[in-house]
Amino acid sequence: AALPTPDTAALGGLLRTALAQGAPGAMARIDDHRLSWDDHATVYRAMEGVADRATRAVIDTADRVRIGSVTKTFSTVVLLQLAAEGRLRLDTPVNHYLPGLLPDDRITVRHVLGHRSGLYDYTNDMFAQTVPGFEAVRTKVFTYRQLVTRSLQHPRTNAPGAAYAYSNTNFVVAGLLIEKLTGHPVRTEYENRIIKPLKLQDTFYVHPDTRIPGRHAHGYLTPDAKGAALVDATDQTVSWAQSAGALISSTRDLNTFLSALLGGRLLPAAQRAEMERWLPAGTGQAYGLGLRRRDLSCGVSVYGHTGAVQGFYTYAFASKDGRRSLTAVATTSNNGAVHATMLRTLESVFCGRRST
Ligand SMILES: CC1(C)S[C@@H]2[C@H](NC(=O)CCCC[C@H](NC(=O)C[NH3+])C(=O)[O-])C(=O)N2[C@H]1C(=O)[O-]
Repeated sequence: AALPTPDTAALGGLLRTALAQGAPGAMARIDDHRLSWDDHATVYRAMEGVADRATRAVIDTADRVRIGSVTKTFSTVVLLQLAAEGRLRLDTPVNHYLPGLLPDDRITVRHVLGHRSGLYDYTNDMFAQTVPGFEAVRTKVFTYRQLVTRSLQHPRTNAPGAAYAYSNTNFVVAGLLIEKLTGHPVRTEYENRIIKPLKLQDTFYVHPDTRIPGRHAHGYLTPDAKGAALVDATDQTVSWAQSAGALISSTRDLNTFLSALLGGRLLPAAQRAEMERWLPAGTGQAYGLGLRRRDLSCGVSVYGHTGAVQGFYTYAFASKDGRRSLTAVATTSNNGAVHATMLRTLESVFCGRRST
């Protein structure tokens, strides 16, 4: 059944609410291939506020931003392509490919990509205090193994496969797997398997460089102390995340990426089916492999990923067939009110004007 028409008035109102709640800028782009793939997408763009608080330059949906954990979906596509090529098996233990990395031979690739490994999330300690934690790592360069070592200093949260427990550590292990299986840095694999084929002109993996290339929005970290000044967090290595969260992209590119993924143009059917083997991940949510499903109030489910990296909240979701995609971004983070408001953009775009 065709999706309801997006409620663009409600969408604009939500972006303005996000500004009132402390985001310097907020934007959203909808790409709607309503009829078929060969028709040109109907594109809707909404933007409120500034890209740069110092210059007051207005934000634009063309501005590049840090996308945080939406990176996890890119890393998963690379690994599932390797699985389709017979170079990786999802139910094989990680230690088969990376001998001695993990303390439990039962942890499989599937456990890692579905956040069911039980590996502790080292960012819990790293960012317990938001601004000091960020300032301590913003120019640091970590190796993947240094990050895994931080995780292994804590007990695991669950036995392998026993529960869903989101952990960045899982997608640091994913980066190690990509580099071991291909002999290339993850940047090369993102570029050759996704960025170049889809012509994503705003998508970059520049780690360990600290700058966002070209035209971009600034991101502002909200401190823990109420009323404290926002911190411009735009320039950082994101080395604390790498294959778990260091990609840079744009609303246009993420819509292109999700439409291609859900439209079946990035993975063979067998691997897409693996990616969409859903397990519960909270109320109205499920997680597959590197992919979130959110079940909306109107009965529509949407598929994609959220991202929270210092200064940027990203919400990138599409309809099941990929024909309608939305990427929404707010240029702050550590702000629960803004996060809750931005999540509501999914309702306005995929549920449309509410009958009630
Ligand atoms: C599960 C999430 C929300 S957290 C995870 C990952 N981002 C991080 O792990 C960084 C979290 C700390 C960032 C910081 N917060 C603090 O320092 C709090 N003390 C802020 O808000 O900028 C990402 O991205 N994922 C989101 C996802 O997948 O949606």
